[in-house]
Amino acid sequence: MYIQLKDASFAYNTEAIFKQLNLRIEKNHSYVILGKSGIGKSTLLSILKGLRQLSEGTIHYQGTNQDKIEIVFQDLRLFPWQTVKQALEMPLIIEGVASKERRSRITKCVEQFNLTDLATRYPNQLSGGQKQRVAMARGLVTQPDFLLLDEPTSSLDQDTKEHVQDTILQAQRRYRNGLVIVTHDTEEAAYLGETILVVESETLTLIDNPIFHLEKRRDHLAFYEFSLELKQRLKKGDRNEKN
Ligand SMILES: Nc1ncnc2c1ncn2[C@@H]1O[C@H](COP(=O)(O)OP(=O)(O)OP(=O)(O)O)[C@@H](O)[C@H]1O
Repeated sequence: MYIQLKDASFAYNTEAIFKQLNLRIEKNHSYVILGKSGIGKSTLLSILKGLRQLSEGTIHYQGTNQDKIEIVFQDLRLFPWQTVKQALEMPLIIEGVASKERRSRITKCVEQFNLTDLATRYPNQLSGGQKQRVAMARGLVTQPDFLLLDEPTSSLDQDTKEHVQDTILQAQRRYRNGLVIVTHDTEEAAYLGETILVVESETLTLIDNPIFHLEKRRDHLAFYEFSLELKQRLKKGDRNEKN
């Protein structure tokens, strides 16, 4: 099961964002799209979900389709009038899931995302990290094949950020969905991505993460060395562009 881009190009009017991309996103694997601000990371995420049309090339969904791909936008899009439980129930109602099955999936999902005590709260009664967990739980409650997350931790402090990152990986292991995360944070990329897609002007380079399978990798020097390597790579890209 995969999403495949072949010779894919995309432009906003005359501004080329990607040219001739070839990329396959597999299920049960995590990818991070890493790059500096404004380079086209969110655009690539919306292309994968099929929200933006390519100017050239093709996108192919093998064994899946657009409805089985969930995207969590940076602004989360939680409705102020919905409690946590109602937010999780809405996509299930839209999908036509029967009420008994809805209750069982919501109960499991709130437990997994540690939201049980918050189930009757509204968004304005939640912290930033809690809102992020609700948005991810709402994304996963329909059991999609692929979950796409746009900058899931950018507004969080370090401790909350690490907690949300751990929740993301635990959920991915449990649901075995394909995961694509956009970030400009190299430590987040090193922590969350089995494969890192570095976006530079109009191109993409794939890097296999050598430390992804290291247990408790935040305690290892190799993790910080790899993050630094990614950071230097982004800086080098900057210099090349300016020359
Ligand atoms: N709807 C649009 N119409 C025209 N240009 C757009 C549109 N959306 C984004 N852009 C431009 O396309 C480029 C890529 O935007 P995109 O949001 O994909 O970047 P990004 O890497 O996700 O940035 P950030 O990290 O700041 O969110 C930017 O120059 C942006 O101004």
